[in-house]
Amino acid sequence: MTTPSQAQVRSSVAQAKTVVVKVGSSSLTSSTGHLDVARLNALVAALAEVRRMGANVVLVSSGAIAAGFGPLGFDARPADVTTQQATASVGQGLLMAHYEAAFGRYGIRVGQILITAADTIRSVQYRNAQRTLKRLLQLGVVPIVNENDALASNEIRFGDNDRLSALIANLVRADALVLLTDVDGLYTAPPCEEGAKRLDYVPNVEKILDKIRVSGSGSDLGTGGMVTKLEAAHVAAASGIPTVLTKAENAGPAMLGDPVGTAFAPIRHRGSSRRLWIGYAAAPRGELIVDDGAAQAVRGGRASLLAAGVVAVDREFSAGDPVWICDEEGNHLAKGLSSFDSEEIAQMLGKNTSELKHEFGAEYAHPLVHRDNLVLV
Ligand SMILES: Nc1ncnc2c1ncn2[C@@H]1O[C@H](COP(=O)(O)OP(=O)(O)O)[C@@H](O)[C@H]1O
Ligand SMILES: N[C@@H](CCC(=O)OP(=O)(O)O)C(=O)O
Repeated sequence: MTTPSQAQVRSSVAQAKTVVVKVGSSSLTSSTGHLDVARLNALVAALAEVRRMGANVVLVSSGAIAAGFGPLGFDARPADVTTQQATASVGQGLLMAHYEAAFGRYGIRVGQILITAADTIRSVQYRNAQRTLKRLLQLGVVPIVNENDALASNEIRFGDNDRLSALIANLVRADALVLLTDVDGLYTAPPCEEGAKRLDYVPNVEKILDKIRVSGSGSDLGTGGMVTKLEAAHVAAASGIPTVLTKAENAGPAMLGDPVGTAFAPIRHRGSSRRLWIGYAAAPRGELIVDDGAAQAVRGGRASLLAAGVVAVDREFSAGDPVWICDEEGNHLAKGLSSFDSEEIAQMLGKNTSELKHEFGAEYAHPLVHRDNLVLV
């Protein structure tokens, strides 16, 4: 596709029919880390204006931990994951109460969606999330999405909401993604470093990844820092969605197409795909090691992985879990969702479809990973 100009990207953001806005903890909190309701109200005012102009808004909001630790009597945001999860469970309701009150002043209803990465890589849950979000938007509701911190297990937790927001943008086929944070855009190096300069336009996010330096969060409040924001801009660009990254105070101007923050152009055509979630959200729980023939077929991008080409299975996992597909040298070729438990696969290795049917029954005469559930890396 031809690379659009910055003006074209800004104007497509301004004309977006559906926009996903992500706000980070650092933009909703005071210097002590507590939820700052005045900042939340200011954001809602900007979002209500965009709704008034006719656009659908999906808000991906962090802030549950920030809202929860004060009422629980902690002096600061807890550092251990289990306490963070418990704190988020207390804070999420309080956060939503503030959003309900704030949006209510503009006559706008909100709906809460809590998502875990693990839930949404499987097709049934993926379609459910898609259907519910679509219906909420049809009903004029602003869906407010957060990671389901209380349930997300440690190793598969997003932790930050940046990548989640890009996947949601893909899921709802948004026309724009707006990432709101505590810096006014992407800099050539962490902004605390001397000489770091803001980029106002990134025509191809893939081409700048090795030219700029990014680090994790600059505060104790946010989680992913610029690393995960760039990943989010990348996922969005690859789904054909433009992104604007800016500070929360610029939410209004950013959505109106003003040249604030950093604009990222889409790099591929639009498309919504659950396979994107498998690529970005799935944390593999095991490995399937394949022979040269199967490796070639998988690399070709259109084949399912058959048991006949699999030489070994590593670690324990269940049917439906994400796994790595590796060649015999240990290189990762693809991620996919396994159709069988690791124990079953151990019996199926190297067998062709008719052998599987004959030995174990017709329900075993299927690929170990169907091509619809397989993503090259
Ligand atoms: N190259 C960079 N450009 C801009 N910000 C950067 C860069 N590298 C690291 N950062 C840091 O990323 C931080 C924003 O991420 P984070 O604290 O996780 O915020 P949020 O809570 O909004 O997700 C900034 O405050 C900044 O210190
Ligand atoms: N789900 C967590 C978000 C964690 C977090 O800080 O995310 P972010 O601000 O996006 O780096 C919460 O609501 O507190």
